[in-house]
Amino acid sequence: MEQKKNNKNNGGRIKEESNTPSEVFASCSFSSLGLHPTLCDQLKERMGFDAPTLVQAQAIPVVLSGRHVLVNAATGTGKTVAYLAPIIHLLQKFDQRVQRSDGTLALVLVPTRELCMQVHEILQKLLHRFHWIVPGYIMGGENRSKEKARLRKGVSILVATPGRLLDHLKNTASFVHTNLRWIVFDEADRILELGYGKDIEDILNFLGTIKNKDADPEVRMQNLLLSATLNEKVNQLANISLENPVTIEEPGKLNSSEKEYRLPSQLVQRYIKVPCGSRLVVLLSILKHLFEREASQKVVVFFSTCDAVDFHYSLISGFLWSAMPQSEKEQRTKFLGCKTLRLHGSMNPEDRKTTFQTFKTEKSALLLSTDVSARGLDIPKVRCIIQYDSPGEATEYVHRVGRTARLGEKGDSILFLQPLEIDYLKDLEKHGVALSEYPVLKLLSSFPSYSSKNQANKFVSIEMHPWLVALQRGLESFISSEPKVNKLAKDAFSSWVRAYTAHRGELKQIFTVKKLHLGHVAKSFALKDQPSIVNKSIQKQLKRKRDDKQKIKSKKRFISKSRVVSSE
Ligand SMILES: Nc1ncnc2c1ncn2[C@@H]1O[C@H](COP(=O)(O)OP(=O)(O)OP(=O)(O)O)[C@@H](O)[C@H]1O
Repeated sequence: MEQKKNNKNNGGRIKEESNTPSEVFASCSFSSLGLHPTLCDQLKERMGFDAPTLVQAQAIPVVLSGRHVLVNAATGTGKTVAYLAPIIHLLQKFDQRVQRSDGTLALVLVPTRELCMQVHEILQKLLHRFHWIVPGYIMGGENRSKEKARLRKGVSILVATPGRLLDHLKNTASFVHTNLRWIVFDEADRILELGYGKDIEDILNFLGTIKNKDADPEVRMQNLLLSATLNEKVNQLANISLENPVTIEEPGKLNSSEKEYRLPSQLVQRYIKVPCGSRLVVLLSILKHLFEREASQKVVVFFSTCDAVDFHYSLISGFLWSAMPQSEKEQRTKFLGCKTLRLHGSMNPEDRKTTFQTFKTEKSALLLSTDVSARGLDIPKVRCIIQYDSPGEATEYVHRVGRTARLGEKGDSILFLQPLEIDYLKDLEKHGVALSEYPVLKLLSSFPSYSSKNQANKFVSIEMHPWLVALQRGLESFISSEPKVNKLAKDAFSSWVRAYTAHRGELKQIFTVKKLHLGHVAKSFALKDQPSIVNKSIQKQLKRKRDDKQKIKSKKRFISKSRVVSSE
């Protein structure tokens, strides 16, 4: 019922609970698309892919034809294989077998380290029986000299993050790229959003002309650009890097208002309206509910800053709780029993790698992350995405929720909004993304010791719910007794407020630091008192808020005084 309701809200279209295979997979085979039989065997035997996805069925023949391609399709629709498989096919077909001394023939540019490793892993599997085509990767944070050695030996298909690639283009003389034939921009919009625009320009300049219409078709460059979202910057990149491209979009799923934003149709999207001071306790309650309802599942929670990830990670790892508050003898246990992991850009590269691999292989786990996980990461069986801190741009929303409901599987997403941020829903609606409300009070009544009829009838708001009040008290006393976590809470508070001021454009009208009650923000970090704010610009904004209030007060005083005077 809930599902149907949500679907109705979803842009006015009624959708099925999950995609049927025919909405995800094409009715043809990989071999009918023209791929080499050995590659088709690899896809089936090593990867378990029986049939191509709709996007693969459209893209593979076009890539095989040598045309430049722009793919705009929803998250989790199999875009990676859509470009890797045909490139491998074309490489194995070279008259003269590819050799290491040929250097790099295909280059795949990706925005993050995690995506780099993920694409490389798929590449390794696909190349298993084409041992003469060598896969490799280079990315920020890795050992440069080891990378240099690998490039010197020769890497046929190279997966790279832009900054590190540019570094090697400038400094590694033995890096052969004169035979380059393919450049793939995977998650192109994210590459640009992360500020790699200039690097990309430099890379394209280093690698020579891209639009070489007159070149011999046998040696012509073929570039591919893939993204689940399109925007002005991506279009610009497409203009400079693609020549007369074929555009591939998922067929027949979305109306024109959703043209830019493509979401899996079976995804259940909800928002939860929570007053600022109750955010933390509601988050923990939802997590507890999710993992108790279904012990084996994976959930990702997105935060706006690294500090927030660290704080919530320490809190969840250390917080003990007794289910029966009345009984003092009751043994306290971990509030959340699930395995908890964290991932953000300030962690060292090795830890990031381990976390990513662990979360991939675990059957049940909770990942606390910044947007470093939002793009392109393919983690099997993620059931729910919680956006605890708002994503900002609608594009980011789309990518975050895209970590679930992949390839026709079920998935839920929950977006946290404070009452004063509720207009954000209108911003999402402009892009054809519509959410229904999460029944928070129903959820709270599922905590038995706090939902006796008498108690439940007494409270009127979320803030006063006995379960949440008790939980908040427990968290605050935990924080005040743990100096390390207390420090993390204070740091997280400050960086959260800083991040809140960083919203851009129209979103600044919705996420306004001036409207925040900082005491309530502190409460959402389980702090009893509000830490002082160091950042000058925030202080200025808050001072302005105080001044405005002061002005209003004195105006009122003046008016009431003059009324008294006039009535006298
Ligand atoms: N033909 C297929 N049959 C079965 N599974 C497939 C097929 N193609 C891809 N997959 C699987 O589907 C999942 C999503 O693929 P992939 O990561 O390439 O999607 P994507 O469109 O690039 O997503 P994103 O936009 O989030 O990067 C992966 O787990 C992949 O192994």
